[in-house]
Amino acid sequence: MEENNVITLQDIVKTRENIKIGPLNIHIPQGCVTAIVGTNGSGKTTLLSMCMGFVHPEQGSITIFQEKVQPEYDAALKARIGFVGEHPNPDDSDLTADQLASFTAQWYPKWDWQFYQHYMAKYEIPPKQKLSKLSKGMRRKLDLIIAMSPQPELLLLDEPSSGLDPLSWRMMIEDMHRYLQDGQRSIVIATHIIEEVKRLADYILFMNKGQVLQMVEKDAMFDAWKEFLVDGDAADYDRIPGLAKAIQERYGVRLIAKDAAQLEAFLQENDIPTLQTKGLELDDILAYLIELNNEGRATNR
Ligand SMILES: Nc1ncnc2c1ncn2[C@@H]1O[C@H](COP(=O)(O)OP(=O)(O)OP(=O)(O)O)[C@@H](O)[C@H]1O
Repeated sequence: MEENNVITLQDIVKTRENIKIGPLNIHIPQGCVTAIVGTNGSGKTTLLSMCMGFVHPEQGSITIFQEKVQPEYDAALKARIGFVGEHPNPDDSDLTADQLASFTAQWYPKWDWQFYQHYMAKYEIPPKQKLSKLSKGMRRKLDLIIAMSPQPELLLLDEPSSGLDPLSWRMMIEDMHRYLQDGQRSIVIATHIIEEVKRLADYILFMNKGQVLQMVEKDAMFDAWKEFLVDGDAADYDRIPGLAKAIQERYGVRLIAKDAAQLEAFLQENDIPTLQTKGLELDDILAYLIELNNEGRATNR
């Protein structure tokens, strides 16, 4: 339903030099974490930049909190959104962390200094050091703290953990969960890190070459995509229900299911014993989705 979506993209098209992104029709639910997962150049950053109004689509509309994103700067809308871009803004490098925070705070009526100071201490970021002197990981952490300090209702994060050490990364995941405890807050996160998707995401938006492959609920997706090892020839299984791909191996056939329940029911009905069953990893699922898409075979989820 429209009112339960924090972001809606309708027929969005953006033409880049080497790729047409869209038409994108996407509904991002409120109160959830949506991970955007896709190959390099699939349009993740462009999508987030269009939501922020930094990049203007040629066609279509974007609605955030039921308000249309306009080409003109909208301070009231921006005050409700925290953003971490793919790269830090180089114009800030002469500022200290505290100066950047003071500057940013002007735009956000709900800026919380206690929150800022608490997290600066927790992540051990020197507040008086020039940003150019911060390590890549420290700068990333600072950008996250600055994005969260205004207590925004929506966080748009473009690969926020790039450069973070494993310990800081764990803390970041915990802090994101804390941020979400409010219940109405939403996060949209572009990421290449499988573990991040597993630990954080409720929904996954798969993208490839400027197109949406699928938007899916994470748990349902991991339930649906499974691998079954059976005896016989791959050709015998080519058209069975729920199948994404049958792969011939020396020791049998690996059936990659995009709808495991359907495929399993078929195997049972036909008395085909399963030698082994296992779940699929996110990167495998993305690869099979791309393959199905290239073959023009629609997925049923
Ligand atoms: N400023 C720009 N001008 C022209 N083309 C651009 C610009 N930024 C991105 N593109 C192109 O738009 C397409 C999508 O790029 P985008 O950065 O949105 O992808 P991405 O999914 O975020 O990639 P990555 O995973 O590598 O960060 C690519 O083909 C890219 O070359």
